[in-house]
Amino acid sequence: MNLTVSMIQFDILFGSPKENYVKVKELINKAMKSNPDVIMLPELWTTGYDLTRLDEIADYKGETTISFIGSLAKQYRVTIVAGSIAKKESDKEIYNTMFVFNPNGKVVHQYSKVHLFRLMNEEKYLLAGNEKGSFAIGNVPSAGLICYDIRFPEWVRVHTINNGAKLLFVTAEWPKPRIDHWRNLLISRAIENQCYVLACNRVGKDPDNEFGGNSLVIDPWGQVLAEGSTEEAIITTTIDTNLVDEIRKRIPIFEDRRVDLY
Ligand SMILES: O=C(O)CCC(=O)C(=O)O
Repeated sequence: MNLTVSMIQFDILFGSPKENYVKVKELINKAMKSNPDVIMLPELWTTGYDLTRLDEIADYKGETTISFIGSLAKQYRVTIVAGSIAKKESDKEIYNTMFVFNPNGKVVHQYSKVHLFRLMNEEKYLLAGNEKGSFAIGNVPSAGLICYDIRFPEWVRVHTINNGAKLLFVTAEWPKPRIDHWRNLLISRAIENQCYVLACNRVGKDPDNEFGGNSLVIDPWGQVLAEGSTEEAIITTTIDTNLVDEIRKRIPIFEDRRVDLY
């Protein structure tokens, strides 16, 4: 099955959900000119890392995002992997949550980042999720991961071994100084899991960090099919999901695992 995916890597306005909604609407309109099947956004795209103000600016139960992105998905009949947003469940209960919308505009999946990133103080302002990132695009098993999650290969493996994920959607605000880690970790996750990795990272700066962009589409053989720069861009690529089965047949790593040893 061929799937055309557009990743929107943009500069998130710090702590300004209203302005970010306006910007994302324009960018989705622009992305639709390439007629993608799936659109993808970066991590915490409504607020950025304005963590100290999250109690005020996080989206209560994700309601605004659900109605806003849901109506765009329905209007354009497109799947939207809506990166992640700060979702407020109740006072002081805020999660970093990915929402996936089908082309009818319905939420088909929610996943809250399970590994909070202490280097950016996430654990002081956010709660960690406890659920898996598995969902399907049509009938293609997929999984969502959020930024720091990619440093945990055993977590990624849960989705490929137990749930058969063929596509890994990674949303991020990955800082520029460690962009080599981003690239190498993502290529490794693709090779060791023999799956596509579709990874969308923001660009620009906030008061504490500069972000590296470098959004990537990597095939199950580890080849980079498309790559962003440090500038705002819409990166559009068509992938063939059948390649996952071919590669998994060619080198049957899942069958060859020594489950008696580990
Ligand atoms: O692991 C890293 O180096 C970056 C992670 C990160 O920025 C995040 O999870 O927000």
